[in-house]
Amino acid sequence: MAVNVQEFAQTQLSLLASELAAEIAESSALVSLHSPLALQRAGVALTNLTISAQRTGLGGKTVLELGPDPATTTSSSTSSTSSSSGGDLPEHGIRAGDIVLVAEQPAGGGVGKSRKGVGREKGGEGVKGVVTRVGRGVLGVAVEERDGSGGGGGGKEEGEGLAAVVGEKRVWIVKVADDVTFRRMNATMERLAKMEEREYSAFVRVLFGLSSPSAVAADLTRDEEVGNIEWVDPTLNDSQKDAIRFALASREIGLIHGPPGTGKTHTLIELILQLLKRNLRVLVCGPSNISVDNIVERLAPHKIPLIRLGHPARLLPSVLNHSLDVLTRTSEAGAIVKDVRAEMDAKQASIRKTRNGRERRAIYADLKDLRKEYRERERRCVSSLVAGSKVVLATLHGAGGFQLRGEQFDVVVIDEASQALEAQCWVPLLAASKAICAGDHLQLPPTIKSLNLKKKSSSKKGKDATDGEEGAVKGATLETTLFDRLLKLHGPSIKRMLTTQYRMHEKIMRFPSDELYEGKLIAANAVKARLLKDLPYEVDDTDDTTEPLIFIDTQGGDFPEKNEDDQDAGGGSKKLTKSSLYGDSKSNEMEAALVRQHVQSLVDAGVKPEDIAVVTPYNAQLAVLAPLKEAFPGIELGSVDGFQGREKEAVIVSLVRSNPDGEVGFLGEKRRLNVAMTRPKRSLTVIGDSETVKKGSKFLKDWMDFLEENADLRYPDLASLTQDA
Ligand SMILES: Nc1ncnc2c1ncn2[C@@H]1O[C@H](COP(=O)(O)OP(=O)(O)OP(=O)(O)O)[C@@H](O)[C@H]1O
Repeated sequence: MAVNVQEFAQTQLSLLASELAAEIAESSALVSLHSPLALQRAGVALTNLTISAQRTGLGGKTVLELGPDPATTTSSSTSSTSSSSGGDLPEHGIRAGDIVLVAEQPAGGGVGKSRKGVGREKGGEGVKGVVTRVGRGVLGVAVEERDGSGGGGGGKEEGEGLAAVVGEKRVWIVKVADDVTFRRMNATMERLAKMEEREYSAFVRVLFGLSSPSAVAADLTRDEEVGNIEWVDPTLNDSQKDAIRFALASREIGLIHGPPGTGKTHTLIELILQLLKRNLRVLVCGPSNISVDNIVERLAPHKIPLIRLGHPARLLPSVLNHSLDVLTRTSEAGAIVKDVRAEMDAKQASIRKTRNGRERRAIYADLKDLRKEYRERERRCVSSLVAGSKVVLATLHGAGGFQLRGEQFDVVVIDEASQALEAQCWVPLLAASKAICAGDHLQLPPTIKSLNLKKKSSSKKGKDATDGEEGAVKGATLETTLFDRLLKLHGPSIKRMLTTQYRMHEKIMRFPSDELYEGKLIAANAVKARLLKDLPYEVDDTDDTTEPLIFIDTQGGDFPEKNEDDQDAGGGSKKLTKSSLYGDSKSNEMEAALVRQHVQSLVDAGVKPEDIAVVTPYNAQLAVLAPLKEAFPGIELGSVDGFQGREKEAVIVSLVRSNPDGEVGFLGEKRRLNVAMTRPKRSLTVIGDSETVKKGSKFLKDWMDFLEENADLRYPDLASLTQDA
């Protein structure tokens, strides 16, 4: 079943093109269909801002400081006389690390009334940037450099158009799709497509099935090389040690299969340390910044020289000390960059003082030269830092930056590989001669937007808009991850599974273990009998705190689901707003009332709201549940997809679906259910209509049967519920 590499790369390129198109369509539909004010209300935009300052940030980037325009902020801080503060920003969902477009707002403040996105009308003028800082009254945005296709297509020098309006004109910002990832994936696939067969390394050959992986002894405990390892952490369990031995012994590829709570990252840390002991050069990647930072934080105490690539705005504060950008400033090698930076800052400041157009242009020309000089010096500094470090950590697409151009690694370690697009994995893989991938292909794969589009246009039924699974096109899809493909290509001999889990009560673990993990999961002693009543603070013994598995069955038709579409039928523009900002989704108000009742009873028993999470597959249900956040400050509400990788002491799962036809939509996806049911440590409460849900799939039927047999089964008291409401 060898794969033709060129065909593979070409297919990926065309799939990626439609994926990017889908993402851009979604993001620009949002901007063009909604007024900036509506976007602001939805938390993705901020209007009426002024640029209060600009300075040179890390990496020589221009950082704009944006605040509310004092002229348009009415109430709030009228008494405040301090500085140039325009008061607080309105509530918004823009976070450090988000990519935003900063665009001029048209004069006359028509933004509130206009339906159309202003910046977009003028052909996307404005500059793109990364949010570096979010304060109550100020927002920092590092505007993007102009190489590549950044800069919003305006063709101006970065920040120029906006810098000219410091303190003068108003601007607005809106979150936009991040196309850097796509550019990196494309470049990688193009490289792969161009490779001649004779250029394929043994590693590449194995990854495409042109050769078989080198054999690894069945019993590695007796192996000469890896049989006798001096463990940094001797308390690793046997399956973890076995996986590490296997990863060290494999020549080309090894998969570490880590079911929920089995210490996948823990295992990778030991593996990385062992690779270093063997004097190997290692590149560690994950699909998200948080997945990478997680590893940096856990490696750092071991005092090994490590470097984290990535925009400082997107890194955890605790990781910044290892950030390449920061090291460029603070290390000895960085000293040569410093002077240029100071000069740039002085120039930047002088822009504000001059009103003469010609003088300004001259300053911009100087800045341009300085920036060039800066980049050159920085590049030299970066390559000396990178060359000197044994471990480099970056996101998968971050590994495609200029900093690693031409660098080779002995081993590439990829965490959460089953949540990454394969093309994304290839960004670092092209720099490797061996790879270790950790993940769990039985949890959710990465979200694919182009799938959703196909699905939406081919089906009138309302499905959740943010998460796509149903209607997956057969054949080549982006959804097939590297992890999946390699397993299929070479079979289970290229993987080792971690089997002891440190999260769930044994009863919570039972069903996913038996149905998905061949019954191999073992609950660690420390967790297997833990109940809510044993929490390290005072919790009463009640029916809810002494039982790890509860099923509240709403069968009978009294708890019907609601389609977001129904509610807005004929509602004109309102429908438009709802469906594109929140998705065609399902909700179930009665079920939400049950959730509330259950949370109340847990809290009454003493369980802290911050130890409780409610998860549901449907965004519309999240909206219905939102008032819980006010009633129980600290409680977490999340979509199943968004909660992957997380855990909580008590988790309530609201299944939502209840209809006479047994329609379960994308709830039918096993991997989504797996994620939902494996988040809790001490208490899982499932709320759903067993009658409807059972009809969805064999897996769902088995689950409902299991819950009926094994959970504390409850039927809601309709009277008490309506009273509560
Ligand atoms: N050998 C071990 N002995 C004791 N505790 C362990 C061991 N291995 C892992 N753990 C604990 O298990 C928990 C989960 O480990 P880790 O954070 O590595 O999870 P993970 O597998 O990456 O998470 P998941 O795969 O669920 O997303 C941690 O609290 C960790 O300390």
